[in-house]
Amino acid sequence: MGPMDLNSSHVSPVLTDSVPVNKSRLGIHSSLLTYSQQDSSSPHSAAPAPAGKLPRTGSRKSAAGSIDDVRFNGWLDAMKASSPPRKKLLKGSMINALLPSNIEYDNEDYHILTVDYPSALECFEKIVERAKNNKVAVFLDYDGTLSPIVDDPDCAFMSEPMRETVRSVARCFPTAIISGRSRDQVYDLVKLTELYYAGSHGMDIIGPFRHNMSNKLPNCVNSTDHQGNQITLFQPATQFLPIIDEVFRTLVEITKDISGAKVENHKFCVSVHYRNVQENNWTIIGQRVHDILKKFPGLRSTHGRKVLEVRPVIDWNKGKAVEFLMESLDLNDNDDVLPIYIGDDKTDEDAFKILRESNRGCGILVSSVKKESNASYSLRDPNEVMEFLQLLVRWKEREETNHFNKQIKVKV
Ligand SMILES: O=P(O)(O)OC[C@H]1O[C@H](O[C@H]2O[C@H](CO)[C@@H](O)[C@H](O)[C@H]2O)[C@H](O)[C@@H](O)[C@@H]1O
Repeated sequence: MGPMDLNSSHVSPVLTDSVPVNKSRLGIHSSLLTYSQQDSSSPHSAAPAPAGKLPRTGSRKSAAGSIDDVRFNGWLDAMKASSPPRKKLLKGSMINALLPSNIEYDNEDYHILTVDYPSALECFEKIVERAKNNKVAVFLDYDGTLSPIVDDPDCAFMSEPMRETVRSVARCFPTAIISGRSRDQVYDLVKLTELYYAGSHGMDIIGPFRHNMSNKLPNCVNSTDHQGNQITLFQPATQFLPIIDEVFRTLVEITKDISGAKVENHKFCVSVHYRNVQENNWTIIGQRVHDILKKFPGLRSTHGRKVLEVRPVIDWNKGKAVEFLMESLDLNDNDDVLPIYIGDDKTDEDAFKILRESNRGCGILVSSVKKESNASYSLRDPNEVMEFLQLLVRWKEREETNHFNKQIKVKV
């Protein structure tokens, strides 16, 4: 895999937003649409209610007469369940060197998780046994996987040892990071040219050049990056850019009176953070996002770790991004290759599911507490992710040395 310079300020600017407009609705190939697109051209902004009160737009009954309140339709429960409770993160006695400010884990909770999702460290040999001819492809989530979860999303830095580990992994195996952040932002945090990046939950991918990809998928263009490497750019939601911009501005406006709320524009999706919002205001933030989305029928919301993610309603997710990258890496028809996906979030479940359903590959959930997952194994935290990745590198080196020694013996 040739090194690539993926920061779009270095990649030809033509690449970023130049995907040809397809004639289907919203320019999205109809095979990617999962819903009946309504007119989303004139969204109105909802007047924010003062913090502490529900906005008027958040009526409890919708026109259809169903309860339309985040407290009753499951949003609030999902918002509450979206990250381990803070007190749990703070108890125990083991200080994890990689994590900031003495964040510690409860061993008993992790032990319960390993009943269903055994430790990938303990099962390492079993996992790599499935990689014939030592072929592996590595897919990594960023937040909570390569960097610890911190209060300020702008400070979710990766440690230097982790960066060096990911660099070594990318030198041994095709490696990609698939993040909910924008591609540029995750590149700026990772700063490695040896791997591939998919931002906006896989809706913005730069993969290796493969000449027939644009025939297989619309919204896929072949080009060259700043360093002259041929690449494939895939952005299946380009036509949503104006709506995403509009919803971003609206969300900033309607959350500005909620202390601690933070809205991030990730180009093809928007994150509304409530980690630093007082819990008694979560209903308000959830209700406002919920109400706004009624005015943007082309968008939907998913829950991440103390974050609501607003994104286009297209049939594309991190799982599809894994399939796309496997295809562009020319690994899809190669049963020898073991794809390994490591992630901590609900959005990573789409990738775990793809691997589970295809009966191929290995999903590893990063969690210190019990969760339902489509993954097969678990790692407790980014520290263990680093340990696992280092084992992979050492295994590859060992296997190559063995192979080399065998060849020498045969020649002698
Ligand atoms: O797919 P990912 O790479 O895991 O990105 C998912 C979201 O990650 C970031 O938010 C999360 O991490 C923050 C920093 O640790 C934390 O403060 C926040 O509560 C988490 O939800 C990122 O800021 C989001 O935009 C991503 O969607």
